[in-house]
Amino acid sequence: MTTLDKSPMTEEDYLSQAVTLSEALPYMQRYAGETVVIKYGGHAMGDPELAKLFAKDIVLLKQVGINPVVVHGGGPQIGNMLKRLEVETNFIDGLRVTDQATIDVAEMVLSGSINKSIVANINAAGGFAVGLSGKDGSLIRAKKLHRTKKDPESNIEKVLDLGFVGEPEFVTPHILDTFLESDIIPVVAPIGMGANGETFNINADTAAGAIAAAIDAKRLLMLTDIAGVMDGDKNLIQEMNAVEARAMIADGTISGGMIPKIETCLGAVEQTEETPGVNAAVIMDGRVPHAVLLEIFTEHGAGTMIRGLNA
Ligand SMILES: Nc1ncnc2c1ncn2[C@@H]1O[C@H](COP(=O)(O)OP(=O)(O)O)[C@@H](O)[C@H]1O
Ligand SMILES: CC(=O)N[C@@H](CCC(=O)OP(=O)(O)O)C(=O)O
Repeated sequence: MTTLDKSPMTEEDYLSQAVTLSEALPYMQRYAGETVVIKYGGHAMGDPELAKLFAKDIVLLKQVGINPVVVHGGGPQIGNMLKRLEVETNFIDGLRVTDQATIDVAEMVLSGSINKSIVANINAAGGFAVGLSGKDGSLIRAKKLHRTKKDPESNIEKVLDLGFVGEPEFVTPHILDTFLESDIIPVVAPIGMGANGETFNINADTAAGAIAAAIDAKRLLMLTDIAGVMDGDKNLIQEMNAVEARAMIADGTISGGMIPKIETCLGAVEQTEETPGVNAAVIMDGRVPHAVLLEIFTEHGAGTMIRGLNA
């Protein structure tokens, strides 16, 4: 899936390319001036060639007047670094239990190597990207995540201690607003800052959803390593609503890292008094070359869509 076809183009291929370009026009018009938040998952960024294509797509969006905001993950890369440092790591419901050693590594990997490699790829593709973490400009103010889980044996709700895992308390879009009015493409690492400057490890899906809601993004694209949400028979679900999603989490059809993804999408499309809600969130395969362009500019967008009331 990650190899690119380099066979010579036929006349038919050229024509079909021209048709595709021409068909992109209504989508360009629909999205002109709008903001799209793209969550770039750690699994989706594994292949360096695909990472370059992703960067090119982001530059293209900005070039045609759409405002991309990239929020990235890096779970597998944090895992690799922890392994090299011989620090054990565990997940509960898709969230990494984060002690002091783990938060130090998570911040280093997310705000450092990963953030800068995405920024470098975008800039090498002719864009003007600036890397930030949630600490910069107090972009993501966070607090310790409080999570409870029902013990299946006793049926008692137990408090889970995930250490320095944070949840966004509020997003300060000021710095993003400034960038979105310019040619700058923000690339955000999912590290949050507590009221006293503490560092929190935030699931990247959660961070992307909070940012999308705070800046009234038109779309939230969640790039991952699977075609979308699968049902119990491993068939792709093209569209789902909140009731269906909650039932699939409860019966275990949706598990692990897909749980925060779905919860994020549901939260992002929800309308509140403060925010009109993102129009639609899509969980899609980031390993498909040009996945972002296909989703935004063609009918061929794939994956699982969760719509808001305004979609
Ligand atoms: N019902 C489901 N449909 C699709 N994927 C699922 C489902 N339930 C669990 N998953 C798992 O969720 C994973 C995606 O989450 P995660 O690994 O955290 O991705 P990312 O690193 O992109 O955030 C999939 O690769 C799959 O193993
Ligand atoms: C709390 C928590 O789980 N944080 C994540 C942050 C990175 C992330 O979410 O990366 P992906 O999107 O690649 O999974 C972690 O430590 O792995």
